[in-house]
Amino acid sequence: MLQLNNIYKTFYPNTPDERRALNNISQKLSPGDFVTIIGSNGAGKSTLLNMLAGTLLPDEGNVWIDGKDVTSWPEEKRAKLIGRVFQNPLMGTAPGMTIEENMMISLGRTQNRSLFSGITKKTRHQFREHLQTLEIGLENRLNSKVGLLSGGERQALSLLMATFTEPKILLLDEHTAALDPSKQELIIKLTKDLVEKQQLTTVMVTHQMEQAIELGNRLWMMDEGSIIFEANEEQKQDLTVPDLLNEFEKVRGKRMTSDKALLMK
Ligand SMILES: Nc1ncnc2c1ncn2[C@@H]1O[C@H](COP(=O)(O)OP(=O)(O)OP(=O)(O)O)[C@@H](O)[C@H]1O
Repeated sequence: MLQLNNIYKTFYPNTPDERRALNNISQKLSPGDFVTIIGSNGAGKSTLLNMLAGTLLPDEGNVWIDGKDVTSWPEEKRAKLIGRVFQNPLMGTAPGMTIEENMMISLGRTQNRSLFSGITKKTRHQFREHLQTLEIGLENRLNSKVGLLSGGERQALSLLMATFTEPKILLLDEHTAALDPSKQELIIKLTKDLVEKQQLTTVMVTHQMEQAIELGNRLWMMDEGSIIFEANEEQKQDLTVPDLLNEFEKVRGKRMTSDKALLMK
């Protein structure tokens, strides 16, 4: 479903500010795989997600999604294949538009429909059904402006909008980090439900090691642009946070430096 072949990305090459963000990444995900990514500060996690989304193009290497070489496809062209939820709940939705209009935009991205073509009764019914699965009452607020929703509600909507169009790959970019613990729990539960129901191939960056161990069937640990440790489903079963910290120290000969991970444990 997803294949990365020898991906390299360097920012400001051949200058004093040169930063090698991705250093020969090769990986494969099968349909339905759910990988969580952890790592130190500046390890290249966001760069990797941006590379998958097409926000950044690699210097070398290629990206395959669903049997297509998408390496040179810009973000707009990949939108049909990819759903993405960002850390900031404000980023996935348009605050001045209603829930219904926001969902229509998501649909338009993948099915060449636009707001201007109007919302049919059938589409509205489908939106309601999708919203109902979140179990937070948004199905009764189709005409509410999204700017009025709480952070948790807005992130739940972003998650739904990223998935109800059935993308090939779901990218989760620290999507619970800006929420308080009870809302984090809600979003994690919804993530599990939606991913499982649709058997979505998912790539999730998180700074919470416990979350990285609990969710998904694979785990990658990054440092300085490389994947320095990985665990498959079986290996993940017994993995603990101290194991991950030890692995890092074993490979790198130093402790992992992640301000966010330390703050969140
Ligand atoms: N747009 C950019 N321009 C220049 N350098 C960049 C850019 N984006 C990332 N970098 C650099 O590339 C490296 C990898 O950064 P990236 O943001 O991918 O790391 P990260 O693992 O997401 O880090 P963190 O956990 O601290 O958010 C870092 O050295 C960073 O400073």
